[in-house]
Amino acid sequence: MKVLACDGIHEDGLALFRDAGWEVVVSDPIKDTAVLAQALVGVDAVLVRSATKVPAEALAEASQLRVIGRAGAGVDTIDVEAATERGIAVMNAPDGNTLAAAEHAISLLFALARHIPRADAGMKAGEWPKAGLTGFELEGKKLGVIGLGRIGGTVARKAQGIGMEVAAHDPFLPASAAGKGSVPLKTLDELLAWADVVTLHIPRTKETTNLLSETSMRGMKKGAYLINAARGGLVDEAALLQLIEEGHIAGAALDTFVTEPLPADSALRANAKLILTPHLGASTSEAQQAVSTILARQIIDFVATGAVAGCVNLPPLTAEAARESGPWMPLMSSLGRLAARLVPAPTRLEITYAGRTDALDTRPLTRLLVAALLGTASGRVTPVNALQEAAARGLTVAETLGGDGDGFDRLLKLRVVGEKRTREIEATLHRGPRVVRLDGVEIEFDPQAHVLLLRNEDRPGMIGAVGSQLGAAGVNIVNFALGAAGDGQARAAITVDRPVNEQQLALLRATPGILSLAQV
Ligand SMILES: NC(=O)C1=CN([C@@H]2O[C@H](COP(=O)(O)OP(=O)(O)OC[C@H]3O[C@@H](n4cnc5c(N)ncnc54)[C@H](O)[C@@H]3O)[C@@H](O)[C@H]2O)C=CC1
Ligand SMILES: O=C(O)CCC(=O)C(=O)O
Repeated sequence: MKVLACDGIHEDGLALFRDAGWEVVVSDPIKDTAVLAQALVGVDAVLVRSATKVPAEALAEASQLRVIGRAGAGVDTIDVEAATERGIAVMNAPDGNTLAAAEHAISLLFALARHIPRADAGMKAGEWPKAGLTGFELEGKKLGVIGLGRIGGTVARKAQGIGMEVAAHDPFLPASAAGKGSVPLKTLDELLAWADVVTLHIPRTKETTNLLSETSMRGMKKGAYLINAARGGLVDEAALLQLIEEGHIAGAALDTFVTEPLPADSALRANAKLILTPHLGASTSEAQQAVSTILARQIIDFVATGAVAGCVNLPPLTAEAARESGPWMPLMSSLGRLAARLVPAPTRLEITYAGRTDALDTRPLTRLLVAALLGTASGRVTPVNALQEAAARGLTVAETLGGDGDGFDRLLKLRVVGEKRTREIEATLHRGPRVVRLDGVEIEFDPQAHVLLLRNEDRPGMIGAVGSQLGAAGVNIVNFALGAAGDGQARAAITVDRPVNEQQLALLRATPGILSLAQV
């Protein structure tokens, strides 16, 4: 396994990769997409902060890439949709830098209130710049928090600690959280008209881009301040400058910008009422150590065990649930391949998880099955893009939970419908992974092994005929399972110790009494 670590990822996370046997390649930020595309060839995971952007074009040749890891919170610099289409997991570590980002916002709050940067710059320039730098006290002032998530919630708590009155706007808070606690919620317009200082803590998405447009900022209280330590592009920078020049907004502190690094000639740099920091929100040693180790653990576990944490394009799977589902995973993949062999162009897949289903998270299992079923035909299909691919290829996937396990603790039943035929497979993990029934006929085999599936006339001598053909070809029979279909025909699943070549298969097919034969 090979991980490419761009953008100065903290060494502690890289050490975890090395300890787990990964090769670690460290790189400066890669800003040229074509160079990044080349660097991603032969790489299993890539780690980035905000400097290395990962657009769709960078993924074009990355056939081995399984995970894009964002050592931080915001994934707006990664084309998540393109990654999902290509079956690549995108992970982040938002809990690691919450405190750092919140403390930076609070630092900017104090810096704005007391003109710290201007005072410092004047002092360094040999002045005594006391006049004109009278500030205001924060206690009793109103702080409007846009986005009451991890960082916004922490900022709210800290601001209350210094005596500020805090309210928030967050239309997506879970019902369980909304209205609870001591931070009242307001509409955006209400919050902007109410607050002395507005601070942003939301991700940048299509919906939030330019949330603070000229119109909405005109709705802010005259003389109010603005802090954006969340993302460039949430605030219309030109409109902000204009409103500061008009005196409608008294000042602002920006840590994040539409273009990063901020161009040397940006008009923002020339405005004395703006405090600017170079995207420093997460730049504490504690936060960098935390995001790199959290991310490393997530990626190593994901690749090694299938456990999913901190993934923005796969449902989470706890270690406990992974333990429960884990033993099923290899079976799901081989059943998917078996189903693809039996029904080459399926239009409908019905999956029944029968028997005991408590503590079984079926989502990763279904995704694995569908990925193997579709991936056999073409393209790169992984659990990440399996359901999208199914929809795109016209395969309906229906899942049922519960029902009779037919004496098994857990029994998986598959019905694979194609245009010409429908096949049914039942499998279990009981006494090892195995198929226990094929098209209603009791027949046992391990779908992870090399198996010849046979339909033959139900008459004496068939086992001997097939056995001697295989023996003559030097193929060893590991197991020979037979089941009578009750229609004058029999089914056999012959487990062999190696794949049987085409010539040998043709000879077998030509054996009198053999009606069909497939190697899976
Ligand atoms: N300056 C820096 O170095 C850092 C910046 N960030 C930025 O901060 C953002 C927030 O991070 P977290 O708090 O960890 O995320 P989070 O997901 O915990 O919280 C985001 C909150 O914003 C809310 N939200 C989404 N759209 C909204 C809208 N239109 N109006 C109001 N609320 C909305 C969500 O409901 C959620 O509660 C990140 O997405 C990232 O862009 C994060 C870390 C460091
Ligand atoms: O890695 C960084 O310095 C920026 C962190 C950030 O913006 C984020 O986590 O969203």
